[in-house]
Amino acid sequence: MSQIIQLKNHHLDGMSTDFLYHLAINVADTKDTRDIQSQFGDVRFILTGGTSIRMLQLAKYLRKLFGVEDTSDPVDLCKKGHRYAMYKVGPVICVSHGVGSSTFSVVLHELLKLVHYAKCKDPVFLRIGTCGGIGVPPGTVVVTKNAFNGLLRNEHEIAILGERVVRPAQFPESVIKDILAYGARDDDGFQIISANTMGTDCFYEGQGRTDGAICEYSAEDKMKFLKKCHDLGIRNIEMEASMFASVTQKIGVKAGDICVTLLNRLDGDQVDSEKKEEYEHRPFLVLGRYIQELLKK
Ligand SMILES: O=P(O)(O)O[C@H]1O[C@H](CO)[C@@H](O)[C@H]1O
Ligand SMILES: O=c1cc[nH]c(=O)[nH]1
Repeated sequence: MSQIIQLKNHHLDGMSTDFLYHLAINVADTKDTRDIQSQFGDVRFILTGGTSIRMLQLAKYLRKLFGVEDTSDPVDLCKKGHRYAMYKVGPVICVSHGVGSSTFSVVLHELLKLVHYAKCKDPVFLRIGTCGGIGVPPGTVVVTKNAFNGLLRNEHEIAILGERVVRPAQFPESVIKDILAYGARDDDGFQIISANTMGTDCFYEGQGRTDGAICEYSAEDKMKFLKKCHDLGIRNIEMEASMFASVTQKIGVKAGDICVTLLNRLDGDQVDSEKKEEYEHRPFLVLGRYIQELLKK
């Protein structure tokens, strides 16, 4: 049976209107959301990623894949909010989330409320990102199993009302299995693996880089840290996985994190942007196939 997501906030029951501020979407009547349903009720996949240009390219890619004959540029539905970009292609929305958990969590709360008000059936939230690899060749696509935070714990930690709140951070196995089964192809010319991911709050010191503005550890300390990550089954480092896994797990909505490695961190810290565009396109192929397969069901 199809499920509409249930939010975990009883205070919302007492609100007659709800302005999704950063998305610039107004829910004028929370008890009668027919207008929101007519705009977003068909959404099955919420695709997110750091940059607005990647999300625009993804929307254009999906248009082609779905055979949509529209040559105009996709419209940014959140333009008025001046924060995030959102493009809709049939049952898919592509939404940018910025760098790191703090900007992503803001838009994630609002997207969860949006699909709730729109009564979307069985929505799947996916992040299509870039990352640093650990011991895998650049250009590898990693589908996250367990999400670790920067303290090397498989959990997400957040300060709420001045207290430290810790929540689990795992992605559903069924989503990982389907992404690998439908999305991977032997002849793509790149590797796709499922592994643990570390989501840090800092790109530089948090990821053990020695090329930030501050660094108080040695190159040996850094390598020791990366090897420790590797021993925990962590094969990639990005900045959202633990928050994303924990929020979606708490709500009980399906989610997955699919990232392409831009470099192997065992070989260095600097990101060489030469192949970035080619690499960024790889998760599009994987996701496109996964979505097409699920839409057949
Ligand atoms: O490419 P995106 O999706 O932004 O993801 C990665 O890139 C950013 C850092 O450069 C972080 O947000 C990290 O998670
Ligand atoms: O090393 C990297 C590359 C991309 N994004 C990250 O967070 N880290």
